[in-house]
Amino acid sequence: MTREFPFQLKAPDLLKTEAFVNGAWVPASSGKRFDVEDPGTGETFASCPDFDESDIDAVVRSSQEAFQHFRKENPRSRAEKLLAWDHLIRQNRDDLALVLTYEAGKPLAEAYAEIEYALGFTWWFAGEAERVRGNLSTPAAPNRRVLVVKQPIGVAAALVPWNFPIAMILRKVGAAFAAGCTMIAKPSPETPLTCLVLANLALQAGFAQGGGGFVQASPRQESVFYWVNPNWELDCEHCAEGLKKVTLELGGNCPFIIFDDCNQDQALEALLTLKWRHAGQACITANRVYIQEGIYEEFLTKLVERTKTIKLGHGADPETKMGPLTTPRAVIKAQAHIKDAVGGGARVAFGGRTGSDMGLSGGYYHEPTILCDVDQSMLISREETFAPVLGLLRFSTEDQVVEWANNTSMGLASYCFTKSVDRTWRMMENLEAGMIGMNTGNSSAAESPFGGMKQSGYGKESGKEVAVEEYLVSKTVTMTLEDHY
Ligand SMILES: O=CCCC(=O)O
Repeated sequence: MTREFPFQLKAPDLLKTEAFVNGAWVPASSGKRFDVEDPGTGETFASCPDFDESDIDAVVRSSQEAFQHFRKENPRSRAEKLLAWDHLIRQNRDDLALVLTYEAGKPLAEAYAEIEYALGFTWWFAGEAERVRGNLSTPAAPNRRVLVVKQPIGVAAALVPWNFPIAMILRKVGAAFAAGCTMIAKPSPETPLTCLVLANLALQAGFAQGGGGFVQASPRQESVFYWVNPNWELDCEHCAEGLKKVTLELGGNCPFIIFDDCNQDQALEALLTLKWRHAGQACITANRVYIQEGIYEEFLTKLVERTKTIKLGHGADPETKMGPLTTPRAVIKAQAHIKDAVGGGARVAFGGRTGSDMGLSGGYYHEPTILCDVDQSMLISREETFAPVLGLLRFSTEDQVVEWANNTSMGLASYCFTKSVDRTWRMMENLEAGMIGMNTGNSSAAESPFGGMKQSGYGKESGKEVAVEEYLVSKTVTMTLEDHY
């Protein structure tokens, strides 16, 4: 269906609204489509093909065919294509940012920041493509040499979240392409459009058949992607059954710990940037802020003063500092966490209102909200809020705060602010999290491993050590030589 977008692209042909299979733009075989909403107005502005099980075989088959060529491609050629893709994304970043703002709701400045972050992955993995290495050793048995050869694992599949739809696709696809795998990427139904722009640019960058498939499905159909095709089993249980390699990047409930010997301005700036980024919709955002009792009131006052200046509005309005939440269910969850905390004795130090309470018509807005006198029993301390709501807790000792910070099934990121070197080391070793920010908020970067422990996932994305390794298999080759040693 042709529809007028509420925005004007510099390159109107960039955004196709069909799925991308075998290098072509195709509808769902059922002809069904699902709607894409602008979270800033709640209005539908596009639609996408609603793939179901009858569409999947063709995607898997063509990605397997493409893989047979791609696995033999020279690493330098893969690196050049990743760089060409990087270049095209840079060239088209204004359009990409606009599409991102309309589908995810984030302010334009944040959309540009996400693209910049995401380009780190194309750049980084272009370099990594040529650095895939096996090894050679001399074993105890005489006259032998052992080679470990690394090869791409096959067609990979990525289920991509809606909060950073560009960065999260490039973090996965970049590593897969560097390894020589093709990939089927399925974006979240809330944000299917930026993925299609990336697919279009991948084709232009020279990836044959686009390097895999980029397919869409509504929430109703999404689950079929987890189990329908024996070659493409995705959830953890099915991956275990089929012995498929899997990497999971899941939720967080991240503690942000502020000791009284910290630089308060540094802690404040880091918290503001981390917490209000995409209205709190980041897995590594701070959910619970532990402030040592001596500086609690002073820090709270500063935090409220700065938060008051945040202007809420549509992401495309250049004045906007915080956009809407991407989904209406996020507003409901934010309100539930506030209600639970207030019911348990917490106080709203700032905010608390939804967009409709504030007279904003349409969209899924929520005021940035600071709750003080929160305790460990409240929902906001126990669950990921994924909204612009922050819980502040008072602590007295290091032992107490470490126990509270770790008292969760999650272990994605933890943050700690102190100027004591000894404490820095203790906190680094005692906090249970896959990523630790020391006097730093968001530390995500293409060159650093990203991933959690406990129920926040397993495996790592990005960085040097393991990211490409997740897409490789090892072969051990033992050779007997004559008249050797
Ligand atoms: O929400 C998860 C990803 C956020 C990030 O990569 O910084």
